Order: sequence, then C-alpha cells, then structure tokens
Amino acid sequence: MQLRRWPVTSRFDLAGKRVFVAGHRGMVGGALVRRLAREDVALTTVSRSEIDLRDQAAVFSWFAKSRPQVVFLAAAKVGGIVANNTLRAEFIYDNIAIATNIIHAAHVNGAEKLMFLGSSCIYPKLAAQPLREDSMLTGPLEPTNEPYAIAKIAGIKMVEAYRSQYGADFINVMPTNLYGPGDNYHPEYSHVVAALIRRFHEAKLAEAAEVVVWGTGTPRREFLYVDDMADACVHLMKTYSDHELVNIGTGEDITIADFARVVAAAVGYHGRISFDPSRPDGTPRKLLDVSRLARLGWRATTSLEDGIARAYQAFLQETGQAAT
Ligand SMILES: NC(=O)C1=CN([C@@H]2O[C@H](COP(=O)(O)OP(=O)(O)OC[C@H]3O[C@@H](n4cnc5c(N)ncnc54)[C@H](OP(=O)(O)O)[C@@H]3O)[C@@H](O)[C@H]2O)C=CC1
Ligand SMILES: C[C@H]1O[C@H](OP(=O)(O)OP(=O)(O)OC[C@H]2O[C@@H](n3cnc4c(=O)[nH]c(N)nc43)[C@H](O)[C@@H]2O)[C@@H](O)[C@@H](O)C1=O
Repeated sequence: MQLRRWPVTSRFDLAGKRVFVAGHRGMVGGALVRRLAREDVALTTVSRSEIDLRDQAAVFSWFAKSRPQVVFLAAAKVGGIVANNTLRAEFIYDNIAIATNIIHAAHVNGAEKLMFLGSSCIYPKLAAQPLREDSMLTGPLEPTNEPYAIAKIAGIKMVEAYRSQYGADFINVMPTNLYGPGDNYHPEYSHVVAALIRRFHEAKLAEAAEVVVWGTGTPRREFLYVDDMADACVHLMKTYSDHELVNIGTGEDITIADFARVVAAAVGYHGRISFDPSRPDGTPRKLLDVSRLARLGWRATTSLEDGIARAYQAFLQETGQAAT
C-alpha cells in the first residue's frame, strides 16, 4: 500500500518582513489585512487605481521598487455562478494575467515566499467527495466556471513550476466558498451567500410574501467565514512549504435549500422560500477534504450560524443600514 506522503512542514518567520497583499480591498484581502495587523510585518498594498495588475510592465516596475519579501496573491476577478458563466472571457483573461504577472515578478525580485489562492472550482464537476487535492485534472470541469477554473489551474501549475525549476518557496491553497465582511452584493454577479443576505433583507423590509432562490436548492456547498480563511492563510504561510495543494474549508456542507433557511432565520425573514430551476445549479456538490489542513495544525472555528450573523451585520454596516 502506497503511504500517503504528508506535506513538509517548515517554520517561516514573518517578523519584520515586507508583506504584499495583492487585492487588499477585496473580501479576502481585507481579512488578510485585519489578520496581519496581529503580526510584526511591514504591510504593503497597492490599489487598482494605482496599478492594474493585468499590466505586466506596471507590475514589474512596482515589484522592482517595492521588493516585497512575502506575497499573498488574493487579487482576481471573482464572482458567482452567473458572473462566471456570463463574463467568460474576462474571467480567463484577467485571472491568467494577474497570476502570471505577480508570480513572475515575485520570483524575479527575490520574494522569499508567495501564496497563490486557487479555488474549489478547479476540481472536476463529478469528482469523488470530499474533494481531495490530488483529484485536480482527473475529469471535466463544471462548465459554468470553466474559464475561471482554467485560469486558476494555470496559476497553480505556474507556482509548481517555479518551485520545481527555481526552488521558489511558492505555495498553493484551495479555498472553498467564502463569505463575510467586504463581500460583493451585486444582484446578479455575487456568490450565493451575499446574494441571499441581500435578497432576504430586502424582502423583510418590503414585507414580501416570497423569496426566490436560484436553482433547485439541491446542490450542496461548504461555506468558510473569511476571517477564518485569512487565519488559515497566515498559518500556512508560516508553516507549509511543499508543492502539493492545500484545501482550506470547514469540512461540512449544506444544501442550498437548507442554507437559504439559515440565512432567512439570521435576517429575520419569515415568508415563503421558492426555487427557480431556470437558474443554474452548477456543481452538484463541492465539499473539500480538509485532512491535510488538519494535519498541518489548522481547523475552522466559526460556525455557519455565527458566521452568517456576523456577515449580515457587516452587510448592514457596509450598506449604511446598521441600526445606529
Ligand atoms: N469569494 C469566494 O468565495 C472565493 C474566492 N477565492 C479566491 O480568493 C481570492 C480573493 O477573492 P475575493 O476576496 O472573494 O474577491 P474580491 O472580488 O472581493 O477581491 C478581489 C480583489 O482583487 C482586486 N482586483 C481584481 N482585478 C484587479 C486588477 N485588474 N488590478 C488590480 N486589482 C484587481 C480587486 O480590486 P477592486 O476591489 O479595486 O476591484 C479586489 O480588491 C481570489 O483569488 C479568489 O479567486 C477562492 C475561492 C472562493
Ligand atoms: C467559490 C466558487 O463559486 C462559484 O461556484 P458556486 O459555488 O456554484 O457559486 P455560487 O455561490 O454563485 O452558487 C452556489 C449555488 O447557490 C445557488 N444559488 C441560489 N440562489 C443564488 C443566488 O441568488 N445567487 C447565486 N450566485 N447563487 C445562488 C446556485 O444556483 C448554486 O447552486 C464559482 O463560480 C467560483 O467563483 C468559485 O470558485
């Protein structure tokens, strides 16, 4: 029987390092900035108005001046199932450009460590569940987000190649569906968590009799609170150094129908919930195998109910509706 090789653990000291969070204004980037405030680091960020990370010359010039020693690559074009399926060209172009620019610039400018954020959608649509890291590229992808998934796989393979050819200490993590402060509430292009928080809230205010949830309600999803995600990223940056992917999740999933009821309860909506099967279900199930992450010493701590309650409060604050 082949022994499963467990990842190499190592101690990487962040203290005093110049740390670049690419995508710092986003949901994950913002959580990383909050989490890194507890570390002794020299944090550096650059906003999109200063540099478009698709612009190779601008990225290379910035890296040559700033020379970050540690890079969290959290910048990407991100969206839910309809955004991915509608903006297919933008999702593949932007995400390949951002990944290739930053990974190469980090290498050329001597970054000591880089973390690339992939996504659970890189795994085959019908792969065995829970999804193991070695199931990547073993079957067809979910069509609705294939461009995005291909871009993510390109970034993953680039990180592996730079470790192999140049000995770069670059690592790949695969987050599950994320939610929390700083999420995107676009009515069509958001992910399910933000979409339902907004829709149930607006239905409550309007005293609507019914809320329509997309799809059949039967798909299953795993949801990780974004501040847990950031903590896992810092933990792995400090302790993990190998070529294998590391899934980041809770290890628990829920049907969209049951999840909708969790959000309705958190928001305080008591009307009917119906389903619109004309909207895409996407992958039937995306539950990550988090045993490698557990062996590396990390587990999620925020329950779904607590996380949704905190995400709803963040939504109210971010949209200026929080009770004063
Ligand atoms: N959200 C989720 O459920 C999941 C996310 N991930 C991954 O986590 C990472 C972060 O996702 P998330 O925080 O949700 O996404 P957000 O959309 O919230 O944040 C993305 C960030 O990237 C920046 N960005 C995008 N394009 C460019 C560009 N061309 N130039 C400069 N900056 C750019 C955005 O800047 P600006 O705000 O100015 O537009 C934003 O700050 C991504 O790699 C994503 O693939 C993985 C799995 C699940
Ligand atoms: C993280 C992952 O996220 C994306 O994949 P996804 O998990 O399928 O994305 P989603 O959150 O948009 O949908 C999850 C499920 O939820 C159902 N659903 C119900 N009602 C709404 C709704 O109102 N909006 C949305 N978006 N979905 C809804 C929807 O029908 C689907 O069954 C990838 O594109 C990619 O970005 C990626 O990597």
